[in-house]
Amino acid sequence: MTMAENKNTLASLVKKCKSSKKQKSANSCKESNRVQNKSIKSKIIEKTQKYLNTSCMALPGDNVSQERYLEYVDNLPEYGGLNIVPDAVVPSDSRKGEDEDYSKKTLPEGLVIKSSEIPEAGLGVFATKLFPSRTRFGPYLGKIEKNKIKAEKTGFSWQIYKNGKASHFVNADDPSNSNWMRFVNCSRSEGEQSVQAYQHRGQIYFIAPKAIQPNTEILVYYGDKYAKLLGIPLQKSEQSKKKQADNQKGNLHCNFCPLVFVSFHFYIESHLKHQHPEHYWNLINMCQRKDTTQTDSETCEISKQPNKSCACYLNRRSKAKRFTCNICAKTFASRNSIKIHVFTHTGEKPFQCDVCNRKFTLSHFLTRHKLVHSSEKPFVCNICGESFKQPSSLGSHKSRKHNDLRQSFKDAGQRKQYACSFCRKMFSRPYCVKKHELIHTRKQFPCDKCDQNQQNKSCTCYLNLHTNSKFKEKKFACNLCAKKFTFLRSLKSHVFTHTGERQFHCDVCGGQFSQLYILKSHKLIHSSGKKFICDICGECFKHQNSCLSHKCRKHSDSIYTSSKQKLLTENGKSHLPLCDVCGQSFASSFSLKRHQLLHTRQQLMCDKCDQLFETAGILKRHKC
Ligand SMILES: C[S@@+](CC[C@H](N)C(=O)[O-])C[C@H]1O[C@@H](n2cnc3c(N)ncnc32)[C@H](O)[C@@H]1O
Repeated sequence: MTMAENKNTLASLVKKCKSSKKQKSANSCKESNRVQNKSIKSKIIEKTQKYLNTSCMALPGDNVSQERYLEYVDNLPEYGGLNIVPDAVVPSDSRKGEDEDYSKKTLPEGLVIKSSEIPEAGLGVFATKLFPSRTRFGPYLGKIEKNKIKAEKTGFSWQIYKNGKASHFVNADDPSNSNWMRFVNCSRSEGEQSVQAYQHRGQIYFIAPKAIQPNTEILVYYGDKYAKLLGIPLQKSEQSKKKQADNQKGNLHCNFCPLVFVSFHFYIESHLKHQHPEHYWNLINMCQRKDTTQTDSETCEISKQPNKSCACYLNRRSKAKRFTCNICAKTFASRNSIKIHVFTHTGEKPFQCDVCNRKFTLSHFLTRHKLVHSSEKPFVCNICGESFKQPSSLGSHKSRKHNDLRQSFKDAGQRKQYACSFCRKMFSRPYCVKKHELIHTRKQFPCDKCDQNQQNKSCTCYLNLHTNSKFKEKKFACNLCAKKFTFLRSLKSHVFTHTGERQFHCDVCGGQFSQLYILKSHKLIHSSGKKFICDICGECFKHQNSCLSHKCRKHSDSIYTSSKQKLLTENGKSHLPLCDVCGQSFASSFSLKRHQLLHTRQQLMCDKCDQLFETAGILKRHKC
């Protein structure tokens, strides 16, 4: 029997069961139904275990969009962060791999494991308290299983993807080697699902897109194939129905991730701009260049929306912010926003609480205030689980009780692990990368007098600086050497090099210097701390240059391998600049240039202390 035939038999068994249920009256057939249900279920299980090589729980959507989906469920402040619910700490007398109840003991507070409300589904997990939206559970724990057949035999394996390809499974079949998430059952429709499974850094997490109400069963969608086996309608068809309905409603499907939007403005200005900045700026540039009279039938290459929508949007965009406040001259895009803004000047508070009559300027202030009169506490501390009515109470609770922990999270977050996709510069937070990446995607200002493109400079002041220094008339000439300067201050500073005058004095040792920057650099000698520390061997330096040249001399291998590891792409290929002499790759072109000095042997030695320097400038400064 082929697998397709098996699946057909399975489907017909489920169908038969449903139709036979209808035919018999409830009272007369109770017993035979029970027996039949049981035998059908055991047949399903038997078939599942025997043949079904698609029985593993898999993430919805194609693998690539799954990977793209990650950033939306990541702990980004612009999405409101996550309410992270970690597993409960298991008592030390319960040993992983030995205690059969181990997985149950990992159940976090606010959840309970009991019989599922879904017929024949066995145990399930229920909420006993409210979990706010964007609550994240997990990761799903189990054994790493590479053997597909073994993984597929159980109903507890989630497929893990790497670079868009199925990689391995996490199998929670063994209750002593897994966590509570193994008890979460499969939703029977998309609407019933209370948490969505997603993969993050090679692990499966469940996230609640909406608040989970107390006394409801936590259900997750297992994926089309497995759901089909359980007799659950295919998610795919629901999805495509939804997409169709969305299209009819005029909703927008983002072309670069699985999200759907209702408002064109929100999609472009909030989502595209911050999540896919390179496409945002391409779109703006491209649409502005194009003739805005294009027809609906043409599709915008970037947004994949009808070109007309882009053109209309851009027209509206240029007209945006035309409402100016007469009092403070602040501008607003809509009449409504300016109306609300004016209340801040007039002191008018049009929103009144019907319980205590307190008045508010904005409706959302009133909504938040109303929580005071209800028992609902939707703001849950992700560290200890205590819940609060107001976000401010949660904030002060965290500062009072968990300041140490917050600090350590903060420190951990400050490790630079996010790379700019253009120049590979590292940042500690995703939004810092995004902000930085705008430098690359924004309009650049080429200099029309020379070939130099003011790369990475997003503002005209850089261009002005460049043109001033290169092309502005140098009207200030030195009487002693005829060297010319654009600015008087540069000439004044230069003259000291002839007169030997050293107008900058060190207040510690009385040393005198002709330039301020030399004095500043000198002062480091007197500071007790050597503030530049080599992150490889821990040696300390007073000057950054000394630290850098130490690293180049002593650790050129390890510096670059560690940064390279971070910057390798997921398929193992490197986008890093390569040295054409030795083939070594580097985190940035700056590091490459610095390294290349080793090959060109452009090192200059100080004749007093034998220290090596990369440039004449650094050597000169050192000698002063
Ligand atoms: C990950 S386990 C869930 C926990 C399971 N209910 C238990 O008692 O251990 C998956 C198994 O639960 C059952 N199950 C989950 N969702 C179901 C559903 N909607 N309908 C029927 N059975 C379901 C199936 O037997 C499936 O193989």
